[in-house]
Amino acid sequence: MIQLSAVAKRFADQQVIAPTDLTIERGQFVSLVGPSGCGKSTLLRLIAGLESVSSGDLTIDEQHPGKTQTAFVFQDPTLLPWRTAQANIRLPLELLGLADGEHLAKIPSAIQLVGLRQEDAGKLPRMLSGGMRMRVSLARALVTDPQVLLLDEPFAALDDILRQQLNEELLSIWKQRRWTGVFITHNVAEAVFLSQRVLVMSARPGRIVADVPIKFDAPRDADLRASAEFAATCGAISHHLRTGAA
Ligand SMILES: Nc1ncnc2c1ncn2[C@@H]1O[C@H](COP(=O)(O)OP(=O)(O)OP(=O)(O)O)[C@@H](O)[C@H]1O
Repeated sequence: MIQLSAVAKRFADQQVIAPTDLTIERGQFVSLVGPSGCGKSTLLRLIAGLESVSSGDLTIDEQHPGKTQTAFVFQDPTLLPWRTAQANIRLPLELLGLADGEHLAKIPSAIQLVGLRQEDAGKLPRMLSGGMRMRVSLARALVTDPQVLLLDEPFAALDDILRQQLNEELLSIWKQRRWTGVFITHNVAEAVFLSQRVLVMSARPGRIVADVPIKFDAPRDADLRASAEFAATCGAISHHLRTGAA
């Protein structure tokens, strides 16, 4: 469980996040939407333990961030260009000192989980398409079996059809692995499709102005995206975004 109690963040004299209370249950998939510069990435970096809170208290399973196995996926796949896809996926295990037989055996299942073909796993990043590079980035995050997966606009640079396909695959991976997910996006439909909850942030200093439960049952597929209920939910969140950004 990720718990924020009156968490605030400032950089020098700039208040970026206003005091915020938030609880994300273990295994829940939550999306964060809000105007540009409102502090979404900063909030994710606080949860990852990459930045420290200015005031308030933030814990993951009652421990300080950084103690929990957390993985990050960015919009830029940030792969090492001289390593093959498979060697990139292996990297976090090496960094954690877990490059032993038991842990290395997780690499093929991570590759399969994200839909990469074994022959592509042997290629260098420059030989892969943008979508395949993002799959490698996801596999690299998943190979450590994270309890918390933080995703910062991972699909923003991809075309719409590929983005929808990766949304469906990400949801299927989440159903299998059930990490706690926090996903940043500017795309309301993507947030609604993926999440059990959408949090809407206000303009800076960011605070949560709406917490919208998303109750669509499985399967979440193309039919759901075309439904009136889906459109109505997206409309309600867009309304919160417009009024919260004002
Ligand atoms: N390390 C830092 N030092 C100083 N200011 C920072 C730092 N990191 C972020 N900021 C500032 O905090 C504010 C919020 O940035 P953040 O990246 O969290 O916003 P965001 O909501 O993710 O934006 P976007 O949607 O455009 O990606 C911005 O004004 C940014 O310049």
